[in-house]
Amino acid sequence: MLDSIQIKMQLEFHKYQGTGNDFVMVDNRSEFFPKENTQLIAHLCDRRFGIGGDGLILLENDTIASNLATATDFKMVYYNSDGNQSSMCGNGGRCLVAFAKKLNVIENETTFIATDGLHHATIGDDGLVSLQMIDVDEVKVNADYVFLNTGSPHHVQLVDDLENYNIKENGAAIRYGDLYGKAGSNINFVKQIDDNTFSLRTYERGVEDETLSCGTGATAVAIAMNVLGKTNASSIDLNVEGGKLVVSFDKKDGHFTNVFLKGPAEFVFKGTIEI
Ligand SMILES: N[C@H](CCC[C@H](N)C(=O)O)C(=O)O
Repeated sequence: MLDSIQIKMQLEFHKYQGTGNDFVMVDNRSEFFPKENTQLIAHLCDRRFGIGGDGLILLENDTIASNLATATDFKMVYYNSDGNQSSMCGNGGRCLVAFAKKLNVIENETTFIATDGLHHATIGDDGLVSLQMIDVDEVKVNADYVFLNTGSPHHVQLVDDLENYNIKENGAAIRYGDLYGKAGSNINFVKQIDDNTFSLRTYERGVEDETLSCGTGATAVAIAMNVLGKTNASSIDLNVEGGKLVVSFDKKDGHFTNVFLKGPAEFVFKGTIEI
């Protein structure tokens, strides 16, 4: 009886980070990657046994509309470090734009498709990547927190002593608590710095820990703080543990459009790993 034959292959990957939110990037335009292998994706994101990352992102062709003029430059497929495919990743989207440029798929402007729809993005002369996020039409304001979806679900809560706040313990308690059921949510803790500046720390669903930055989280915090009247600015600076992001938007009758998330998206290293 033949034992099962393990066919190994060399996977080429690029490592990127956007304000400390880091990702394993794979050019999967040939569709070779075993996307259903949750265990492999979690292994690749493991910081000791694998490459390490908060998530893994596949760059694919936008084949759905490939025979139509509306085909976009590429498709984004996002996985959290737990190996499960998930909702939109703002920092990951920005890093994917930088990766697409390195692959000569785009120049300095692009439109791509992701799980939450179309995204336009530009790479500035300063190298910063500005990514358009989805419009936000519903912001749920509760007594001591705000909930909204900016491509991923976000709970936003002001705290006094952000520096010493136990993000993992307090974040996990809300994420796994009764409020968000099986789906859960990302949990953001916020402190106001000045009229248009906030600091935030995020417990990320699917990473199940604090990350150094969360792009959809920063976007959620900026909109939530405007809704709460903490700022009237429509361009807001967000200090995250891994750097600084800027979120801008238009607001009319409680609807947020032209929402942009801007910040660095940097290549760290490339390599191959046997899978
Ligand atoms: N962990 C998030 C997705 C990634 C969000 C974050 N990395 C970002 O930059 O937006 C979720 O499962 O909802």
